[in-house]
Amino acid sequence: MKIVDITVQTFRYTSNIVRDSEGHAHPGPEHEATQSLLTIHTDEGVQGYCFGNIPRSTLERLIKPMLVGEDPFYRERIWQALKERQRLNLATLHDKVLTVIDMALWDLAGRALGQPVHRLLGAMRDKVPAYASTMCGDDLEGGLATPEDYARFAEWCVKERGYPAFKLHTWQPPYPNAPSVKRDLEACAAVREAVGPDVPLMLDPFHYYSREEALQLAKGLEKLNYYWMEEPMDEHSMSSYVWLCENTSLPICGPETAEGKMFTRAEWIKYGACDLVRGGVGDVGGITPLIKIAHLAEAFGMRMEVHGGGPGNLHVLCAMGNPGEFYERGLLHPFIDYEQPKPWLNRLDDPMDDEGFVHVSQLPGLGQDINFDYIQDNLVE
Ligand SMILES: O=C([O-])C(=O)C[C@H](O)[C@@H](O)C(=O)[O-]
Repeated sequence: MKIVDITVQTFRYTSNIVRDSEGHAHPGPEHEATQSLLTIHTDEGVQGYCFGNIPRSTLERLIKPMLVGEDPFYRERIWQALKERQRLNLATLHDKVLTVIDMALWDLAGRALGQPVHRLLGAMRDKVPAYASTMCGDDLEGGLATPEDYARFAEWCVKERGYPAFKLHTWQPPYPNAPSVKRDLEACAAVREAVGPDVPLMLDPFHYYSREEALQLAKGLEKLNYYWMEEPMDEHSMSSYVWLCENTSLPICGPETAEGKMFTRAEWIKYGACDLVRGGVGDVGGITPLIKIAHLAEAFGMRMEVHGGGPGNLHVLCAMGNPGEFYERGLLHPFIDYEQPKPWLNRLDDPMDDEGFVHVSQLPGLGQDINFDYIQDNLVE
């Protein structure tokens, strides 16, 4: 089988999610937005799909010359070649681009063989417990504007919807009075009070606190019996994370957004900069590197907690021998109906049952049920 073409279709949809000036997502007025679908075409008529955009110039100048003519089953060879090309093309061939290509290749392999990706990887399980992961704090009345808002929402997520665990993303600039260690701890305490002593709770706060502020947070969370904290400081300072781990009994989960794929994760494990290693398909360049990190973590007897949702992360979670404990479901907000599939999908990628388990799709490839008619009807010229 040979790759003969790679195409990107961009289409319109109506969104009620907006981004603030720092890029964090919040509910907002309905507006037109776009999404893209990348398709890898083969000479045998099998195709692989992944949602995500690759600029046309990157596709034509870098990706197509490397991939057209290749056997799509040589995923490792393709991924290694793309990774090596990054050195002189960092601005255009970044890890998000590698992610889209790699996921489409896994989808293609699954579709060609009639198997879902977690079974190609070597399946371990078919469902994973989820945690409810909130959007960042805001100033919307009845939204996520106060510690009481977080408490009310956590109570609903755990007691009504059945989530076994809950993670707060607290306030970040440009919101007034953010960041604030004091207010973060008030929200964390209110959530603990609302859900009781036994529910695992996590915090993902402002990402640029100082060492002292991060330690203050960690000490507060120790008292509240929190399960882990993510990215409270700039992840480029690994030494700060080593220092934090040495000074708190609270489990520290990372690195999340730091560049460097499995290489960075290996260094963090070696130097004791994390207690739980972190990675997601979107952070590290796809399923191919994420499964390497899962195996790396397993070899060190450490859990890998997967960052973010979506089909790629869910398939990896279902194929890990030393399982990451939770699937991150979100980002959630009291004003957003997360149970509604995106208009370009016929069903949710991550349906959750009443016990809080997310079930992986058994359809071939990434297992997404794509509404191709919707995409065709809403194409952007
Ligand atoms: O762990 C997560 O879900 C995130 O990191 C989600 C977002 O990136 C959040 O941290 C943010 O908006 O800064």
